[in-house]
Amino acid sequence: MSLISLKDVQFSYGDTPILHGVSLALEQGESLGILGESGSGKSTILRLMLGLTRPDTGVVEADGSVLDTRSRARMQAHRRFVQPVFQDPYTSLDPRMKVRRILTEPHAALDLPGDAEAEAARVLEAGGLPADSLDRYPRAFSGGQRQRIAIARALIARPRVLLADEPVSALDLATKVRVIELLTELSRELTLVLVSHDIAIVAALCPRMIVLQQGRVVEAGKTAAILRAPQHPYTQRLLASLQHMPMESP
Ligand SMILES: Nc1ncnc2c1ncn2[C@@H]1O[C@H](COP(=O)(O)OP(=O)(O)OP(=O)(O)O)[C@@H](O)[C@H]1O
Repeated sequence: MSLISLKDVQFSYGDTPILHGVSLALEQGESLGILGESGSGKSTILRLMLGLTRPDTGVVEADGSVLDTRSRARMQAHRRFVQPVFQDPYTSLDPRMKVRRILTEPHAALDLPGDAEAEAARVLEAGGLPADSLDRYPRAFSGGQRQRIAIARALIARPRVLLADEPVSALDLATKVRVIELLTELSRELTLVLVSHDIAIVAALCPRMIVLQQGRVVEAGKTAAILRAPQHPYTQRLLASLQHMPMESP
């Protein structure tokens, strides 16, 4: 049985169809990359997996059953099961909170067992950050360190699934590397879904990938095979355009 899956999901914003019969499934410990042009529906898939929104038809299944977003108890459990990491650590961390509060608040909010301070120290260490980070504000950290704090915050819940939406695209090359190393480490234990425009990062982190074109999965399979010999014309065009795009800021 899959750990998390979408089965034949249709989704619209108002009258605008966004996803058309999307199916995908992840087993425990697997990592899946999602590649597609801007607007193809990648973030919408993550929102559905988080239970922030519901399919029009089809289902999201998580931890062995259909995700009922109307059930408070189920959603509370789901927030422990799956955690997100967003693109921009400059906006995803509250600048008025010290790291201690950023890392201890989810503990109470998610009604987690154990000691909040000890858990904050645990995830800080997992994120490769010094213990004295707890007494500092986000502004005292580089972009890469902030993203590692955001990842540490996601780990407080001890989630089974981590959803990362362009987790390094807002970072410069120097700080990007350490975040990728951290995600690589985490992907050995966690199930990771990674949305990224950066083929190199998808290739490094995700043995399997899907390609999304205007809300349809047009290609799915082993990342190495798809990158070596993309079958769908859209994948061929997308890979050609991404390979010619400068990935780093000057
Ligand atoms: N809240 C919303 N209301 C209406 N339309 C939306 C909303 N959020 C997203 N959309 C539209 O849904 C489509 C898919 O958006 P989504 O963010 O899932 O794409 P994406 O592939 O993640 O794009 P990007 O790479 O630019 O983040 C886009 O056309 C977008 O404009």
